[in-house]
Amino acid sequence: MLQSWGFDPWFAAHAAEMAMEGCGFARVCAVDRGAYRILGEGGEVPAELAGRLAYHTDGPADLPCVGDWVTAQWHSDGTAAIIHRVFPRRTVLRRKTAGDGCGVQMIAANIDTAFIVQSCHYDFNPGRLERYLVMLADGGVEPVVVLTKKDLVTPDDLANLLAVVAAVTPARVIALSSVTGAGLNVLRQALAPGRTYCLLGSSGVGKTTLLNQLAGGQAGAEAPSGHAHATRADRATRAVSATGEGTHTTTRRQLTMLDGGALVVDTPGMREVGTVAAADGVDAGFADIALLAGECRYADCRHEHEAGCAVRAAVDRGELSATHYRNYLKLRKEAAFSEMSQLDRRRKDKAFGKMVKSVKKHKGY
Ligand SMILES: Nc1nc2c(ncn2[C@@H]2O[C@H](COP(=O)(O)OP(=O)(O)OP(=O)(O)O)[C@@H](O)[C@H]2O)c(=O)[nH]1
Ligand SMILES: [Zn+2]
Repeated sequence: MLQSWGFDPWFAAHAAEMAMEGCGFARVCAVDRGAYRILGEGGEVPAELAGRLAYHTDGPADLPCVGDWVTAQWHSDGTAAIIHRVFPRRTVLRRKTAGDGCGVQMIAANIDTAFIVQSCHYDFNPGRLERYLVMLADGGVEPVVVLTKKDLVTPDDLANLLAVVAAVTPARVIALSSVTGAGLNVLRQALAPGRTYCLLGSSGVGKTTLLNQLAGGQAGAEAPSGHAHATRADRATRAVSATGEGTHTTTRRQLTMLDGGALVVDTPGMREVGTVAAADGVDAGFADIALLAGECRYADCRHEHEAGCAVRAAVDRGELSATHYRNYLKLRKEAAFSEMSQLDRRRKDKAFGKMVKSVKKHKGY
Protein backbone atom coordinates (compact mmCIF):
# COMPACT_ATOMS: atom_id res chain seq x y z
CA MET A 1 0.00 0.00 0.00
CA LEU A 2 2.66 2.55 0.97
CA GLN A 3 4.77 1.37 -1.96
CA SER A 4 1.99 2.14 -4.39
CA TRP A 5 2.01 5.71 -3.06
CA GLY A 6 5.73 6.00 -3.68
CA PHE A 7 7.38 4.59 -0.54
CA ASP A 8 10.33 3.18 -2.44
CA PRO A 9 13.68 1.87 -1.15
CA TRP A 10 15.04 5.42 -0.80
CA PHE A 11 12.37 6.29 1.79
CA ALA A 12 12.42 2.80 3.32
CA ALA A 13 16.11 3.38 4.04
CA HIS A 14 15.06 6.25 6.34
CA ALA A 15 12.34 4.25 8.08
CA ALA A 16 14.46 3.21 11.06
CA GLU A 17 15.56 6.75 11.91
CA MET A 18 12.04 8.14 11.38
CA ALA A 19 10.14 5.48 13.33
CA MET A 20 8.44 6.38 16.63
CA GLU A 21 6.61 4.19 19.05
CA GLY A 22 2.90 3.91 18.34
CA CYS A 23 3.32 5.60 14.95
CA GLY A 24 3.25 4.61 11.31
CA PHE A 25 4.19 6.21 8.02
CA ALA A 26 1.98 8.11 5.61
CA ARG A 27 2.19 10.48 2.66
CA VAL A 28 0.77 13.98 2.75
CA CYS A 29 -1.84 14.20 0.00
CA ALA A 30 -3.32 17.65 0.72
CA VAL A 31 -2.47 20.80 2.64
CA ASP A 32 -4.81 23.70 3.12
CA ARG A 33 -4.02 26.46 5.60
CA GLY A 34 -2.57 24.19 8.26
CA ALA A 35 -5.06 21.37 7.68
CA TYR A 36 -3.48 18.22 6.34
CA ARG A 37 -4.67 15.02 4.77
CA ILE A 38 -2.46 11.98 4.79
CA LEU A 39 -2.54 8.57 3.11
CA GLY A 40 -1.48 5.64 5.26
CA GLU A 41 -2.15 1.92 5.48
CA GLY A 42 -5.72 2.63 6.56
CA GLY A 43 -6.50 5.07 3.76
CA GLU A 44 -6.86 8.83 3.76
CA VAL A 45 -7.46 10.74 7.00
CA PRO A 46 -7.24 14.36 8.18
CA ALA A 47 -4.18 15.16 10.25
CA GLU A 48 -2.77 17.88 12.44
CA LEU A 49 0.77 18.79 13.31
CA ALA A 50 2.18 17.77 16.67
CA GLY A 51 2.90 20.89 18.73
CA ARG A 52 6.61 20.25 18.65
CA LEU A 53 6.61 20.10 14.87
CA ALA A 54 4.39 23.15 14.49
CA TYR A 55 6.30 25.46 16.81
CA HIS A 56 9.88 24.24 16.80
CA THR A 57 10.79 24.54 13.16
CA ASP A 58 13.32 26.78 11.52
CA GLY A 59 10.81 28.02 8.99
CA PRO A 60 7.84 27.12 6.85
CA ALA A 61 10.08 25.02 4.60
CA ASP A 62 10.37 22.52 7.45
CA LEU A 63 6.64 21.97 7.70
CA PRO A 64 5.10 19.10 5.78
CA CYS A 65 3.92 19.83 2.27
CA VAL A 66 2.16 17.80 -0.39
CA GLY A 67 4.22 14.76 -1.33
CA ASP A 68 6.07 14.55 1.98
CA TRP A 69 6.42 11.27 3.82
CA VAL A 70 5.69 11.64 7.52
CA THR A 71 5.67 9.74 10.78
CA ALA A 72 2.16 9.91 12.19
CA GLN A 73 0.16 8.68 15.11
CA TRP A 74 -3.40 7.61 14.36
CA HIS A 75 -6.19 8.25 16.86
CA SER A 76 -7.47 5.04 18.40
CA ASP A 77 -10.46 4.95 16.04
CA GLY A 78 -8.23 5.55 13.04
CA THR A 79 -10.22 8.51 11.72
CA ALA A 80 -7.55 11.17 12.25
CA ALA A 81 -3.86 11.45 12.93
CA ILE A 82 -1.09 13.62 14.36
CA ILE A 83 2.02 14.27 12.28
CA HIS A 84 5.23 14.02 14.32
CA ARG A 85 8.10 13.93 11.86
CA VAL A 86 8.83 14.75 8.24
CA PHE A 87 11.05 12.39 6.25
CA PRO A 88 14.08 13.75 4.48
CA ARG A 89 13.02 14.94 1.04
CA ARG A 90 14.41 13.34 -2.06
CA THR A 91 13.42 16.35 -4.16
CA VAL A 92 11.77 19.70 -3.53
CA LEU A 93 9.75 22.06 -5.63
CA ARG A 94 10.01 25.51 -4.17
CA ARG A 95 10.14 29.09 -5.21
CA LYS A 96 11.49 32.26 -3.75
CA THR A 97 8.76 34.38 -2.27
CA ALA A 98 8.33 37.86 -3.66
CA GLY A 99 9.65 40.68 -1.54
CA ASP A 100 12.06 39.99 1.27
CA GLY A 101 14.53 38.05 -0.81
CA CYS A 102 15.45 35.07 1.32
CA GLY A 103 12.07 33.44 1.86
CA VAL A 104 11.21 30.25 0.08
CA GLN A 105 7.83 28.71 -0.38
CA MET A 106 7.54 24.97 -0.59
CA ILE A 107 5.22 23.88 -3.34
CA ALA A 108 5.64 20.12 -3.13
CA ALA A 109 8.11 17.47 -2.08
CA ASN A 110 9.34 14.23 -3.57
CA ILE A 111 8.28 14.82 -7.13
CA ASP A 112 10.31 12.58 -9.40
CA THR A 113 9.54 14.18 -12.74
CA ALA A 114 8.00 17.52 -13.64
CA PHE A 115 6.47 18.10 -17.04
CA ILE A 116 7.17 21.64 -18.12
CA VAL A 117 4.17 22.36 -20.28
CA GLN A 118 4.30 25.03 -22.96
CA SER A 119 2.03 25.48 -25.92
CA CYS A 120 3.48 25.29 -29.44
CA HIS A 121 1.07 27.91 -30.45
CA TYR A 122 1.11 30.90 -28.19
CA ASP A 123 2.96 30.36 -24.97
CA PHE A 124 6.30 28.97 -26.11
CA ASN A 125 9.07 30.94 -24.42
CA PRO A 126 12.64 29.66 -24.06
CA GLY A 127 13.39 32.16 -21.28
CA ARG A 128 10.58 30.82 -19.15
CA LEU A 129 11.53 27.28 -20.01
CA GLU A 130 15.01 28.03 -18.78
CA ARG A 131 13.65 29.38 -15.53
CA TYR A 132 11.61 26.27 -14.88
CA LEU A 133 14.69 24.19 -15.63
CA VAL A 134 16.70 26.12 -13.05
CA MET A 135 13.99 25.65 -10.47
CA LEU A 136 13.81 21.91 -11.12
CA ALA A 137 17.57 21.47 -11.13
CA ASP A 138 17.67 23.34 -7.82
CA GLY A 139 15.19 20.90 -6.31
CA GLY A 140 16.56 17.73 -7.89
CA VAL A 141 13.44 17.11 -9.99
CA GLU A 142 13.84 15.56 -13.44
CA PRO A 143 12.44 17.79 -16.20
CA VAL A 144 10.52 16.65 -19.26
CA VAL A 145 9.36 19.29 -21.71
CA VAL A 146 5.85 18.92 -23.05
CA LEU A 147 4.78 20.99 -26.05
CA THR A 148 1.01 21.06 -26.30
CA LYS A 149 -1.38 22.07 -29.09
CA LYS A 150 0.81 20.67 -31.78
CA ASP A 151 -2.30 20.60 -33.99
CA LEU A 152 -2.09 24.39 -34.22
CA VAL A 153 1.34 24.64 -35.85
CA THR A 154 2.87 23.39 -39.08
CA PRO A 155 5.41 20.54 -38.99
CA ASP A 156 8.04 23.12 -39.91
CA ASP A 157 7.20 25.36 -36.97
CA LEU A 158 7.23 22.36 -34.68
CA ALA A 159 10.65 21.32 -35.94
CA ASN A 160 11.93 24.80 -35.12
CA LEU A 161 10.49 24.68 -31.62
CA LEU A 162 11.98 21.26 -31.01
CA ALA A 163 15.36 22.50 -32.15
CA VAL A 164 15.19 25.50 -29.84
CA VAL A 165 14.26 23.28 -26.90
CA ALA A 166 17.07 20.88 -27.74
CA ALA A 167 19.51 23.79 -27.79
CA VAL A 168 18.32 24.83 -24.33
CA THR A 169 18.21 21.48 -22.57
CA PRO A 170 19.06 17.82 -23.06
CA ALA A 171 15.76 17.00 -21.34
CA ARG A 172 13.30 14.77 -23.10
CA VAL A 173 10.67 16.58 -25.20
CA ILE A 174 7.21 15.30 -25.96
CA ALA A 175 5.08 17.17 -28.46
CA LEU A 176 1.40 16.34 -28.41
CA SER A 177 -2.12 17.45 -29.10
CA SER A 178 -5.03 16.87 -26.81
CA VAL A 179 -7.31 17.58 -29.74
CA THR A 180 -6.00 14.98 -32.20
CA GLY A 181 -4.55 12.72 -29.53
CA ALA A 182 -1.17 12.69 -31.25
CA GLY A 183 1.68 12.09 -28.81
CA LEU A 184 -0.58 11.33 -25.86
CA ASN A 185 0.54 7.73 -25.72
CA VAL A 186 4.17 8.79 -25.65
CA LEU A 187 3.37 10.80 -22.54
CA ARG A 188 1.37 7.93 -21.03
CA GLN A 189 4.29 5.60 -21.56
CA ALA A 190 6.58 8.04 -19.79
CA LEU A 191 4.56 7.51 -16.58
CA ALA A 192 5.62 4.74 -14.22
CA PRO A 193 3.54 3.36 -11.35
CA GLY A 194 4.59 4.58 -7.90
CA ARG A 195 6.52 7.52 -9.33
CA THR A 196 5.39 11.06 -8.66
CA TYR A 197 4.79 13.67 -11.37
CA CYS A 198 3.51 17.20 -11.77
CA LEU A 199 2.60 19.56 -14.58
CA LEU A 200 4.05 23.06 -14.56
CA GLY A 201 3.05 25.74 -17.00
CA SER A 202 1.25 28.99 -17.52
CA SER A 203 -2.49 29.23 -17.51
CA GLY A 204 -4.07 28.14 -20.75
CA VAL A 205 -1.34 25.89 -22.09
CA GLY A 206 -3.59 22.86 -21.67
CA LYS A 207 -2.58 21.30 -18.35
CA THR A 208 -6.08 20.57 -17.17
CA THR A 209 -7.06 19.09 -20.52
CA LEU A 210 -3.98 16.91 -20.42
CA LEU A 211 -4.48 15.78 -16.84
CA ASN A 212 -8.03 14.79 -17.62
CA GLN A 213 -6.86 12.77 -20.56
CA LEU A 214 -4.16 11.08 -18.52
CA ALA A 215 -6.69 10.32 -15.81
CA GLY A 216 -8.68 8.57 -18.53
CA GLY A 217 -11.78 10.25 -17.18
CA GLN A 218 -14.46 11.58 -19.45
CA ALA A 219 -15.52 15.06 -18.53
CA GLY A 220 -17.40 14.85 -15.26
CA ALA A 221 -17.27 11.05 -15.18
CA GLU A 222 -18.02 9.44 -11.84
CA ALA A 223 -14.88 8.13 -10.19
CA PRO A 224 -15.10 4.45 -9.33
CA SER A 225 -15.09 4.18 -5.55
CA GLY A 226 -11.72 3.53 -4.00
CA HIS A 227 -10.04 4.93 -7.05
CA ALA A 228 -8.12 8.15 -7.04
CA HIS A 229 -9.62 9.21 -10.29
CA ALA A 230 -9.32 12.82 -11.22
CA THR A 231 -12.04 14.12 -13.45
CA ARG A 232 -12.63 17.50 -14.94
CA ALA A 233 -15.31 18.12 -12.34
CA ASP A 234 -12.76 17.28 -9.69
CA ARG A 235 -10.27 19.76 -10.92
CA ALA A 236 -12.66 22.52 -11.77
CA THR A 237 -14.38 22.82 -8.42
CA ARG A 238 -13.05 24.04 -5.17
CA ALA A 239 -14.13 21.36 -2.78
CA VAL A 240 -16.02 23.53 -0.36
CA SER A 241 -19.14 22.03 1.07
CA ALA A 242 -21.70 23.61 3.34
CA THR A 243 -22.91 21.59 6.28
CA GLY A 244 -25.70 22.41 8.70
CA GLU A 245 -23.52 24.26 11.19
CA GLY A 246 -21.69 27.07 9.46
CA THR A 247 -19.31 26.28 6.64
CA HIS A 248 -17.14 23.25 6.64
CA THR A 249 -14.25 23.22 4.25
CA THR A 250 -12.96 20.01 2.81
CA THR A 251 -9.72 19.98 0.93
CA ARG A 252 -9.51 18.25 -2.39
CA ARG A 253 -6.80 15.63 -2.57
CA GLN A 254 -3.80 17.17 -4.30
CA LEU A 255 -1.92 13.93 -4.79
CA THR A 256 -3.82 11.47 -6.93
CA MET A 257 -3.20 8.13 -8.57
CA LEU A 258 -3.82 7.62 -12.27
CA ASP A 259 -5.21 4.35 -13.59
CA GLY A 260 -1.76 3.01 -14.40
CA GLY A 261 -0.54 3.72 -10.85
CA ALA A 262 1.45 6.88 -11.60
CA LEU A 263 1.05 9.61 -8.99
CA VAL A 264 0.25 13.21 -9.87
CA VAL A 265 0.58 16.28 -7.67
CA ASP A 266 -1.66 19.18 -8.60
CA THR A 267 -1.91 21.99 -6.05
CA PRO A 268 -3.13 25.56 -6.43
CA GLY A 269 0.43 26.67 -5.62
CA MET A 270 1.70 24.67 -8.54
CA ARG A 271 -0.61 26.54 -10.85
CA GLU A 272 0.71 29.84 -9.55
CA VAL A 273 4.28 28.85 -10.32
CA GLY A 274 3.40 29.43 -13.92
CA THR A 275 2.01 32.91 -13.57
CA VAL A 276 4.71 34.05 -11.19
CA ALA A 277 7.48 32.54 -13.24
CA ALA A 278 5.88 34.05 -16.30
CA ALA A 279 5.62 37.61 -15.15
CA ASP A 280 7.94 37.99 -12.17
CA GLY A 281 5.22 38.59 -9.65
CA VAL A 282 3.51 41.30 -11.66
CA ASP A 283 0.21 39.59 -10.99
CA ALA A 284 0.73 39.70 -7.23
CA GLY A 285 -0.13 43.41 -6.93
CA PHE A 286 -2.93 43.14 -9.45
CA ALA A 287 -5.13 40.49 -7.92
CA ASP A 288 -8.21 42.43 -9.04
CA ILE A 289 -7.10 42.27 -12.65
CA ALA A 290 -6.12 38.63 -12.35
CA LEU A 291 -9.60 37.92 -11.03
CA LEU A 292 -11.28 39.74 -13.90
CA ALA A 293 -8.98 38.01 -16.38
CA GLY A 294 -10.69 34.76 -15.51
CA GLU A 295 -13.76 36.09 -17.29
CA CYS A 296 -12.07 37.15 -20.51
CA ARG A 297 -13.34 35.27 -23.54
CA TYR A 298 -9.93 33.99 -24.51
CA ALA A 299 -7.66 32.14 -22.10
CA ASP A 300 -4.67 33.89 -23.63
CA CYS A 301 -6.20 37.39 -23.52
CA ARG A 302 -3.59 40.14 -23.15
CA HIS A 303 -6.26 42.63 -22.03
CA GLU A 304 -5.33 45.03 -24.77
CA HIS A 305 -7.66 44.98 -27.76
CA GLU A 306 -9.13 41.48 -27.61
CA ALA A 307 -12.84 40.96 -28.03
CA GLY A 308 -14.64 39.86 -24.89
CA CYS A 309 -11.94 41.19 -22.56
CA ALA A 310 -13.41 41.48 -19.07
CA VAL A 311 -10.58 43.70 -17.87
CA ARG A 312 -11.11 46.38 -20.49
CA ALA A 313 -14.85 46.11 -19.98
CA ALA A 314 -14.38 46.84 -16.28
CA VAL A 315 -12.26 49.90 -17.14
CA ASP A 316 -14.91 51.10 -19.57
CA ARG A 317 -17.62 50.70 -16.95
CA GLY A 318 -15.49 52.65 -14.50
CA GLU A 319 -15.23 49.69 -12.13
CA LEU A 320 -11.50 49.40 -12.58
CA SER A 321 -9.26 52.43 -12.33
CA ALA A 322 -7.78 53.34 -15.71
CA THR A 323 -4.53 54.38 -14.02
CA HIS A 324 -4.30 51.05 -12.25
CA TYR A 325 -4.93 49.32 -15.56
CA ARG A 326 -2.23 51.36 -17.33
CA ASN A 327 0.22 50.58 -14.52
CA TYR A 328 -0.53 46.94 -14.98
CA LEU A 329 0.20 47.05 -18.71
CA LYS A 330 3.35 49.06 -18.11
CA LEU A 331 4.68 46.75 -15.41
CA ARG A 332 3.84 43.72 -17.44
CA LYS A 333 5.84 45.09 -20.32
CA GLU A 334 8.83 45.63 -18.06
CA ALA A 335 8.47 42.15 -16.63
CA ALA A 336 8.29 40.73 -20.11
CA PHE A 337 11.41 42.63 -20.94
CA SER A 338 13.40 41.55 -17.89
CA GLU A 339 12.18 38.07 -18.61
CA MET A 340 14.24 38.15 -21.77
CA SER A 341 16.92 35.97 -20.35
CA GLN A 342 20.41 35.57 -21.51
CA LEU A 343 19.09 32.84 -23.69
CA ASP A 344 16.53 34.99 -25.45
CA ARG A 345 19.25 37.43 -26.33
CA ARG A 346 21.54 34.64 -27.38
CA ARG A 347 18.83 33.34 -29.63
CA LYS A 348 19.19 36.49 -31.67
CA ASP A 349 22.89 35.85 -32.13
CA LYS A 350 24.18 34.30 -35.26
CA ALA A 351 26.08 31.71 -33.27
CA PHE A 352 22.96 30.59 -31.55
CA GLY A 353 21.12 30.41 -34.84
CA LYS A 354 23.84 28.19 -36.17
CA MET A 355 23.65 25.96 -33.14
CA VAL A 356 19.90 25.56 -33.56
CA LYS A 357 20.45 24.66 -37.20
CA SER A 358 23.05 22.06 -36.40
CA VAL A 359 20.92 20.56 -33.65
CA LYS A 360 18.08 20.35 -36.15
CA LYS A 361 20.25 18.55 -38.62
CA HIS A 362 21.75 16.28 -36.04
CA LYS A 363 18.43 15.29 -34.55
CA GLY A 364 16.82 15.00 -37.93
CA TYR A 365 13.90 17.35 -37.31
N1 LIG B 1 -6.03 23.31 -30.28
C1 LIG B 1 -5.78 22.79 -29.08
N2 LIG B 1 -6.36 23.34 -27.99
C2 LIG B 1 -6.11 22.80 -26.79
C3 LIG B 1 -5.26 21.67 -26.63
N3 LIG B 1 -5.19 21.37 -25.31
C4 LIG B 1 -5.96 22.27 -24.68
N4 LIG B 1 -6.52 23.13 -25.56
C5 LIG B 1 -7.41 24.27 -25.24
O1 LIG B 1 -6.66 25.26 -24.56
C6 LIG B 1 -7.46 25.92 -23.58
C7 LIG B 1 -6.78 25.89 -22.23
O2 LIG B 1 -6.68 24.55 -21.79
P1 LIG B 1 -6.62 24.18 -20.25
O3 LIG B 1 -6.43 22.72 -20.17
O4 LIG B 1 -7.77 24.75 -19.52
O5 LIG B 1 -5.31 24.97 -19.82
P2 LIG B 1 -4.61 24.96 -18.39
O6 LIG B 1 -3.16 24.92 -18.66
O7 LIG B 1 -5.16 23.91 -17.53
O8 LIG B 1 -4.98 26.36 -17.84
P3 LIG B 1 -5.34 26.72 -16.31
O9 LIG B 1 -6.45 25.82 -15.89
O10 LIG B 1 -5.74 28.16 -16.39
O11 LIG B 1 -4.07 26.49 -15.56
C8 LIG B 1 -8.79 25.21 -23.60
O12 LIG B 1 -9.67 25.98 -24.37
C9 LIG B 1 -8.49 23.89 -24.27
O13 LIG B 1 -9.62 23.36 -24.94
C10 LIG B 1 -4.67 21.10 -27.82
O14 LIG B 1 -3.90 20.14 -27.80
N5 LIG B 1 -4.97 21.71 -29.01
ZN1 LIG C 1 -8.74 40.26 -21.23
